[in-house]
Amino acid sequence: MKLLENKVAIITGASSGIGRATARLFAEQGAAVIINARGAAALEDVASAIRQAGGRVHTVVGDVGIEETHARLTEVAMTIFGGLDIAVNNAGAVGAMKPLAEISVEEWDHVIAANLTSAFLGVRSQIPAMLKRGGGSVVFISSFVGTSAGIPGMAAYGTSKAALMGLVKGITADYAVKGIRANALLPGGVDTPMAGDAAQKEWAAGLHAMKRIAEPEELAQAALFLSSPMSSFVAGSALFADGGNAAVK
Ligand SMILES: NC(=O)c1ccc[n+]([C@@H]2O[C@H](COP(=O)([O-])OP(=O)(O)OC[C@H]3O[C@@H](n4cnc5c(N)ncnc54)[C@H](OP(=O)(O)O)[C@@H]3O)[C@@H](O)[C@H]2O)c1
Repeated sequence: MKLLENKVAIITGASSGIGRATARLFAEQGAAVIINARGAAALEDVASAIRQAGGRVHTVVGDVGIEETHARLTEVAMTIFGGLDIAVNNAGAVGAMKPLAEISVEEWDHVIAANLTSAFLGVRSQIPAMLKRGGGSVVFISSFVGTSAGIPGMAAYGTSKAALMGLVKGITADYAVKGIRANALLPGGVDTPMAGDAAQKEWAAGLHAMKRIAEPEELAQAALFLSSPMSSFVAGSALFADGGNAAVK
């Protein structure tokens, strides 16, 4: 049985890493996927691979920090695929790695816009569409950095990722009764370009009890759980997929 048969899913930041793995897995599991990133070429490569595997996919190129990108994503869901059931708000940015007092206002605003305001703009567009179908599932890709004891140089990033839990709780309070489930997925280090060079990946691996970082596909599986009927009573939650992160627990 395919877990997402007849479902329609938006996945932002889907030309690389966790978003790409999620788009592929969701399409394999029967969903029509609307995928997004700023760069068109890499996004089209992902779409081609999904089509070749028999999946249904549409691309929307645009920055998730801009409201219009989300309007276009939702419009494609509604007009081409007939509605919206799932949104994985995944796109994000680490920003400049600096001690807090050295972060400029512009650098702060950039990280908050990329990770937090983008998620707010996403759900503002996604929730009304989901309500027309009688509910849906929203997943935010947060980070273990949002709840850990603090990682040097990552104050803005950690703050933005921690704040996503506020969105999860707020959406749950407002819309769970109407069938919308909102949850956050908190990855530990994941083997993607965002995780940095080999030395940075080794450092991240050392933070986790498993002493390794994840493959993007392992996060896609967790996102699938949160997006599918398998998690029908899971709402307002944080799911850690962090290999047992010693800095958190
Ligand atoms: N990798 C890790 O260790 C790790 C750990 C914890 C949490 N996370 C979180 O997981 C999420 C995905 O990260 P990843 O590691 O998979 O990163 P990645 O491999 O670098 O991929 C990032 C994706 O997001 C897109 N993107 C970036 N900024 C965007 C924007 N403003 N608008 C639209 N698309 C944008 C990128 O394409 P374009 O550049 O073409 O737009 C790309 O498709 C992020 O929210 C990140 O904070 C990652």
